[in-house]
Amino acid sequence: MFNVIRQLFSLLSARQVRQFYILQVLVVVMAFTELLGIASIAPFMALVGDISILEKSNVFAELYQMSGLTNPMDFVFYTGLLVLIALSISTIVSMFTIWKLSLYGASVGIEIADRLYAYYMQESWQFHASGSSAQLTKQVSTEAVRITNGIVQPLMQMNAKVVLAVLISVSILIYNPVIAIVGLLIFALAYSLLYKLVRKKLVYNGQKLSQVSTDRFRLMNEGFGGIKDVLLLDRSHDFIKRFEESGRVYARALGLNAGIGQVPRYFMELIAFGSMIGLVLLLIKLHEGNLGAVLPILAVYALAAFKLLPALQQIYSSLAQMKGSLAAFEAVKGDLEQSLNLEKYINKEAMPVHMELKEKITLNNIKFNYPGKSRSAVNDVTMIIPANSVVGLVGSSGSGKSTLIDILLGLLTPQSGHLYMDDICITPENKRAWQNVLGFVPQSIFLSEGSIAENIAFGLPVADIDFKQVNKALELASLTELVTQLPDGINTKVGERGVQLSGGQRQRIGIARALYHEADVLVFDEATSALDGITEKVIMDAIHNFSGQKTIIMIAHRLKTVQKCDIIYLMDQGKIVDQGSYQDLVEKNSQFKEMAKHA
Ligand SMILES: Nc1ncnc2c1ncn2[C@@H]1O[C@H](COP(=O)(O)OP(=O)(O)OP(=O)(O)O)[C@@H](O)[C@H]1O
Repeated sequence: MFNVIRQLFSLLSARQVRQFYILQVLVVVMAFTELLGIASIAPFMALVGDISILEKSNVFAELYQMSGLTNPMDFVFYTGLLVLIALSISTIVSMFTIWKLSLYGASVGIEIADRLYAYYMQESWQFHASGSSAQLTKQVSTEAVRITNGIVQPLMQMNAKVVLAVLISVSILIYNPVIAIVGLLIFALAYSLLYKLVRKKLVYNGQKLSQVSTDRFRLMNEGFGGIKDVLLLDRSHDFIKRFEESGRVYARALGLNAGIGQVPRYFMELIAFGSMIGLVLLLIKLHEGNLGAVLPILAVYALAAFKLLPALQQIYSSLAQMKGSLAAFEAVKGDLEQSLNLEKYINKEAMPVHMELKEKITLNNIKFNYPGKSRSAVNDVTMIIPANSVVGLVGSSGSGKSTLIDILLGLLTPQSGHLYMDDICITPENKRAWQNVLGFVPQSIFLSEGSIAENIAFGLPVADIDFKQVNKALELASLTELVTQLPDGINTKVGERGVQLSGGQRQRIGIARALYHEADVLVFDEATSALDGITEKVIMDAIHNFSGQKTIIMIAHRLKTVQKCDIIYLMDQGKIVDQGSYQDLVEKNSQFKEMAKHA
């Protein structure tokens, strides 16, 4: 397990590691002050037990002489006050240290979550297309919290208690080696036996927690995301049943691990009380019933046990918690390692470079294979898109149109071939600048819960939205009329995923979003295929309003959509098999002619 903790620390930032060491110093100081607090009680009890010691020759008598006090009771009073001050200092130091440890633990957890989120948010399109968003949500929300609450916090608390336990043990060892060794052996053996017994179960439950929470996130994502189908197909009870089943497994694993960590405390307390009673009887027998002599010794042991026992319990329960949360760290370890390269990535991306399309976009001998697929989705494609032209991309389903467009958008990197803007080759270094030239309208627009303006300036905080630009984009996307009819205009909320808008309105919001940044190149991926004829016409008119001013590339199933295009490329099995105007292709290409018949 300590290997895993070492790995976790190697993934923390330099600042966090520095803070950790500073806190460890504080932890040692805390242990010393706690011990000082306990130790100061013994002489006080000795004094209270037998005040006549002030008349004998010892340290107390010397201090009493030096104090200049005449009444022994005054001396007892001031000694008591000093003990109280020592205890108060110890309490304040402990409170401050635990406070700092909690804050540190929480900040580490949040930084892990932030780093994972940043890493996932900057991963490639291919990474997201082949993964599961439920899994990523779980990693960021659940596993990062489990690492904080189950590894970082317990580790910090445990270290504090280890130092305290060692100091108390050493002190009792000096005070009375026999009793110390017997006492320590009883508790150390009992706890380590117990830990040995339960650790496999803890790891097993920890893994179950990771696994089941992925299922629960998936069920939430699928259930809420596909609620329309769920309701219509009457599948809600299936979802609820699966959610409840996974909940039962989750609750049992969580409860068992918490129980394994906490329950032994009571048994250990019983052992402690038993040992204490045995000790009292032994001491009284040894001192022949002289309570004055027994009391101070007993007070030391009682206080030591009062501090030592919770410390041992904390060490044990921290170990149990950490063992039960290892799976959470295992689940995100790889991603955290990858996220260490993030800063380099961000800096490179932050460089603002402006590009302007003048002549043409060229796709040159592009080849792309999806991982694990033997057939190329795009196979040696060369294609030229003149600036300010309207280009259509058609072909049967699965012919590679979307893949080719994703390459053009810089979302996928081809295995061979290059993409050029004029004579500039698009590379990872200038990809961001190239993407600034592009506006993309997908088949289904993702709308957030925010207002129309927020959806058009997608992802920007409200304070950074350029409302003049929003209004311009709305006008170009033929949305001004609709927006003026809405109660709050561009500030009207559209509801989650835009449920309060029609399909055509959503598509036009998508177009306005693509236009907000004044992109020179607009790419439409089946952007009108889900719309009725009239709505499609309105949108196509809006699109064609830009012809001659912007470069427009559109993927379409329905040939009617691409009728007005300057050039149409026909794709089949990953290749461009023909090109020309609509009329050209109807005349020369039988496949196209067939498609046109069903347009
Ligand atoms: N994320 C992916 N992982 C693996 N294979 C994929 C992925 N996306 C697409 N493919 C495969 O690549 C090929 C081309 O798919 P693509 O989506 O580019 O075709 P398309 O012409 O756009 O189809 P459609 O018109 O149906 O959208 C298909 O065989 C498809 O199964």
